[in-house]
Amino acid sequence: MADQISSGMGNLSLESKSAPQQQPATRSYIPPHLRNKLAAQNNAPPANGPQGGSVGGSPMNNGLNNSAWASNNNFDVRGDTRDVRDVRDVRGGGGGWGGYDGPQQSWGRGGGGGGGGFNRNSYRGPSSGGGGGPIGRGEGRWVEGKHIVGAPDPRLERELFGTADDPSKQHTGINFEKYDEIPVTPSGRDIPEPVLTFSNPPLDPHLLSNIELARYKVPTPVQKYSIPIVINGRDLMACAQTGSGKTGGFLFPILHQSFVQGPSPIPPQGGGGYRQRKAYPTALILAPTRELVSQIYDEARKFAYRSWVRPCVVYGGADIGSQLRQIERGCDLLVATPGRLVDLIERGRISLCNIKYLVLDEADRMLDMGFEPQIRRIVQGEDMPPTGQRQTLMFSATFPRDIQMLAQDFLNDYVFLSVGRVGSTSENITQKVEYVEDVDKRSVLLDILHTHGTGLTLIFVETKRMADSLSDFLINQNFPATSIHGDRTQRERERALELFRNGKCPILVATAVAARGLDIPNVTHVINYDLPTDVDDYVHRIGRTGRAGNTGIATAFFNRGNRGIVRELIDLLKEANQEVPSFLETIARESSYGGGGRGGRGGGRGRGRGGGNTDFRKYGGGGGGGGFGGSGFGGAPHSSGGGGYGGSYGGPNSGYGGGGGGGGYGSYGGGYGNPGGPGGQSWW
Ligand SMILES: Nc1ncnc2c1ncn2[C@@H]1O[C@H](COP(=O)(O)OP(=O)(O)OP(=O)(O)O)[C@@H](O)[C@H]1O
Repeated sequence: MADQISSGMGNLSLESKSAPQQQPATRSYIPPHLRNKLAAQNNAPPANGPQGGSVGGSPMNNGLNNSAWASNNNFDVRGDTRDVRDVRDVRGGGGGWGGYDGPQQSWGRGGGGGGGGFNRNSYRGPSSGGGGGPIGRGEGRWVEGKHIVGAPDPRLERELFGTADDPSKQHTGINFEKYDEIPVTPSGRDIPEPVLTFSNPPLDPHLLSNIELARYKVPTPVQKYSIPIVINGRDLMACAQTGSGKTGGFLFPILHQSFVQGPSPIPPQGGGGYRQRKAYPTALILAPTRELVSQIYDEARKFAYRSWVRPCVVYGGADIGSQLRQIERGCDLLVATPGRLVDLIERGRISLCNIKYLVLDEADRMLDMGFEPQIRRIVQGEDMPPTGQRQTLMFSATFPRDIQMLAQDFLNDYVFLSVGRVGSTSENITQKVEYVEDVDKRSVLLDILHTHGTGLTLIFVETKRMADSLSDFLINQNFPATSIHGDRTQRERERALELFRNGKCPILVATAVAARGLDIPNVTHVINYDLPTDVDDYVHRIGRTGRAGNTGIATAFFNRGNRGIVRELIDLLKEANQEVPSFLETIARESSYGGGGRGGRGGGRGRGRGGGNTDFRKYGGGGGGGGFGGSGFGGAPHSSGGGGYGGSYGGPNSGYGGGGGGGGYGSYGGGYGNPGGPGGQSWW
């Protein structure tokens, strides 16, 4: 039922690689006596219950009684008077949302009779309905071809947009203006001119007022281009650095178009009951993790504030009933993880026949071997309009060529946008690589943590087991740490993130589940305790710091076990004007004399950084380009070896010859964490 984020495929080499010096995992986040107390106070699972062992937090957190999640039980039911809903939708039936009135937040769609309390742990989804069904707070409507903007709601506004100095919201940093210096390379035919400001025209005035509430002054480079590209009806594949505003890059033009064009008619439904049983979103945004879809949803709520567009979010691991009730009340822009979406489609609760905009965020991840079958099913196997009749937008900081080739199936005559160099890192991040043998990692980490100043520290490890054992170790060393990984329950994951975000646990040990997309203010240090086997993963991980023009530090522990990525790491460091330690050059030379690399890319994905800043259509579709075919140990468990997917591509829209060849579509040597579809197991 839960979304499967990755499978166990290829895990063995990773598991064995990163475990050797560690003690067996003991999940001792909170002593049992305290856990039971907390459970009683906070309605949390008991210590010996199914998930009792890892409620999050640490003994040093004063028992978490004064922590963020402890206070989240102040739910109250708030009824709101609603006005009449848009004539076009029948979404009324479901009834009002139970309001939530937490310590600093207040919101919810109150229904006539009020429903259950707001469930904080479903990331702002309503927990139950009740009462009648006109529109809720902060919502507008579409009446007879006109967009009727809803009344302002100061409390909701504060909750969505924060205050000017709110530390829980990301603020732009000293280098924000420097984004403008990053070269943007668009390719494709008839590329619309970029916009330079947030202004009308072309943007809808109501969208502009929400952008102003978010305190965005000027569009980032990716937004400057994506806005006119999407408004002009084009498909888009956009590759832009981490933290450079890709979310706005797709939300702004989609919401603009929606505000201008209004909703699509809903097909007649059988039964015609009181409730609308099936949702017909017009925009679908797919992303790989629950945390990321929740974050995108929060952004969508901001920019859709007071409009007719109602965003919804669905993801696995959370109660499907409340998600169903949520979408029943209207769902215009749906943010979803693929697994849960498939589930809802199978239940007949969501139709994709009205989709005008399909977004794949972290598109390379969504199209890699793990998610691809689910994406194909959603995009090609259901009732979604085909390419040409919908717009498809893909965003990521990394776009390997093999994935670009695969993406052709989903795109129509698209513009490729490259902001900076494909897959490169931001110069806002100071990258350090230290040579640390596995046995020394813990003590080096302690040294770093003792000397590191303020701010939040995110530590990446390769396995769930390692995440637990390292966070336990840190807790025992009196560091306020917690962990996030795929084996923790949804509730635990959210709590861990919340504790991290609000600084109560300023150290978060994470697997790759937290590598992509998460936008957490004040992350000043990312430590790659275990380096990933794929350098693109490294790019995404370190991108959790140095966002929106802020600066940050990324430290990687490197030893010969990581030689599989040494060349690409060197390239990356050079591209971002970072210091390249001499031991990296030495190990790179060793490797070229036949050392091969443990965990290297066995099959050779043939992406290669050599081609650089590339729309693969321009340079040929083959792997080549300096792809780093692993020469040694580390054969992928399911690699199809070289040559499988390489070669030319002469897709329908291409007109660019494929070239090269050589790169295989074998999976990564060390086993990239691919989800195996429903039921699969992940190592992160
Ligand atoms: N035009 C803007 N002005 C000011 N801040 C902005 C602007 N656009 C985005 N931001 C802020 O920048 C931060 C990073 O944006 P976002 O999360 O969209 O980055 P991203 O490119 O998607 O990163 P990632 O690759 O990690 O997913 C967010 O906190 C967002 O609020």
